[in-house]
This record gives sequence, structure tokens and C-alpha cells, in this order.
Amino acid sequence: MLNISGEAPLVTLRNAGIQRGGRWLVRGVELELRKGEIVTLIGPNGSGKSTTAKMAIGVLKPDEGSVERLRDFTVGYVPQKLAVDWTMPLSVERLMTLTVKLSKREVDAALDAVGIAHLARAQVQNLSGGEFQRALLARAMARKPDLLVLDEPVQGVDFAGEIALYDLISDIRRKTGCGILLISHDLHVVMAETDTVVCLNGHVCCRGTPDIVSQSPEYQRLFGVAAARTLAVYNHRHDHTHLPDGRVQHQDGSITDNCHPGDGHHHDHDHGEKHHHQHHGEGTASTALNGGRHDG
Ligand SMILES: Nc1ncnc2c1ncn2[C@@H]1O[C@H](COP(=O)(O)OP(=O)(O)OP(=O)(O)O)[C@@H](O)[C@H]1O
Repeated sequence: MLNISGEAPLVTLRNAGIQRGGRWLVRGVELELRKGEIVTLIGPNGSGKSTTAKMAIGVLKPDEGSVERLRDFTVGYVPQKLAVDWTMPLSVERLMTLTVKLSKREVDAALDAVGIAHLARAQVQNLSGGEFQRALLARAMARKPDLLVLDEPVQGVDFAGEIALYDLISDIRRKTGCGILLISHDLHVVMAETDTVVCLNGHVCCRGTPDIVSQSPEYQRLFGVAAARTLAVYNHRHDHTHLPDGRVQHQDGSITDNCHPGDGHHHDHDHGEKHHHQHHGEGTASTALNGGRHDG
């Protein structure tokens, strides 16, 4: 179906399901994703998120329902696990060209776009969790995808790194206009920039904007009231940027080692709770503890 802008979806799932060994892994999935949109799949372990993503990109054929894709579009896929023998030395630039042929210039540009150009010759085993996820993103982006599928992009990444990665994903959407299918079992943070959250539990439990899902009774029934309170909406306002080296560049152009409430760069909202790393631009964990969205 066309939307108001007249653009057809890159991918449409209608009542799609996968069955294995007489059991439905996931069933009744309805999903549309257009260029420039971010759809986030959330749900507990084993709820069918990866299976749904694999149907969306055509790796798995649905056993019921249908999956339609626009013809001739390119997918960039960052899998949850990578089948690589980690005992073998592997540099970041080699990782980039394992399965795709890229010139040195293309490799450098892709690494630069995710802020790790300086790590081209580093060994993959030595990367931090956040650097490794950036390397995988660079590898997927080098294909210039129309659809980017990210399976758990913040795994092994700490809280500040998570925010920096979500910033980067937003930038990628803005700069390239690709569609993004994001998978997360991290219920703590869902990007506010997500257009649609689809909450799975073997079927679609609820869907909508992050705000709507966080308040939905189905979501609260599935995860319990306490867990429901931890669905924080990462409210992206871009009043500062997390630089690849961990420092923070503020809107006034100044750079500091950290971002602290009260450093004069932010409109502070100190609620006296855990994780008060939060301030203007990072509605995250204290939003969670407050059980709702926190706007300015
Ligand atoms: N080929 C298969 N054969 C049988 N069962 C499978 C197969 N692939 C996946 N499953 C099962 O299907 C269910 C859904 O798996 P899936 O990987 O889609 O879940 P997920 O929501 O992505 O989970 P996680 O958050 O743990 O990554 C799981 O119970 C999994 O064990």
C-alpha cells in the first residue's frame, strides 16, 4: 500500500509466520517498512525477532502469509552473531572485505562514517564492544543499503556507548535515507526516533509509536508492570554529540571529557535517581524509573 508521500514500502509482511518441527516460531506478523523509516522489533528472548527480520530480508520464506519486497533493493545486515574464527588474526580493514569487494578508499570512507577510521589496522579481537558494533555497521553500510537490518546493535556496549550508537544510527538514517529495521531485547531504551515499535511474543503483542507501546496494557501484561516501567524512550534532541573517542561535543562547540548535569551545557533534570547521566537530550533510565516519557 502507498503512504501519503506515495512511496511503496521496501518490505511488507502480511500475517507472516514460520513453522519448524510442528511449532510456530512466530505467527501473524504484520509489518511495513519504507525508506527513511525506523521500525524497532522488541520482545523477550525467543519471541521471534530474528526470525521476523530474516523473513523481511528473504533469508526465510514464510510458511503462511506473505512477504513482499520491492525489487532490486540492497540490504545491509548486521547479524547478532558472526561466524568468525576469533583465534585467527583479523584486522578491521580485512573484516570489511571478507564478503564484499571494496576499494581501500571505500573501506576508509565507511570506517570514517562510523567514527573508527583510526582503527583500520587494529585487530578485531582487541576492539571494545562499541567499536566492534561500529565496525559491523561500517561493513553493512559499505553496501549502500536501502534497508539496514541491525540485530541487537548495542550488545556488549555500555550505557554511554549505547547512546552514541543510537546517535550514529539516527545520523545514518538522516544522511542516507535508508530504512532501518532494529532488533532489540534491551527493553530499557527504545529510540524515540523509531517510527514504529512492534512488540513480539511469538505473535504481534502490540505496536505503535514508542510512547504508545510503553503505555499499552498488552506490553505491560507481557513484561509485567515493573518491566513496563523500564521501557524508556530515548529522546533524541541532539544538544550534544558523543565523539568516537568518548568525549562530548556540546551545542556551543565546546568539547568536554564527559557530560555532567550541572556543567553549564545542559538544562538539567536531576531526579535524584539511578543513572542520572540523563539530562536534556538523553531521556533514558530515569525516564524509566519515572515510568514515563520525560520531556524537557
Ligand atoms: N531453525 C529453527 N528450528 C527450530 N527452532 C528455531 C529455529 N530457529 C529459531 N528457532 C526457535 O524460534 C524461537 C524464536 O527465535 P528467534 O531467534 O527469532 O528469537 P529472538 O526473539 O530473536 O530471540 P533472542 O532475543 O534470544 O535473539 C526460539 O525459541 C528459537 O529457539
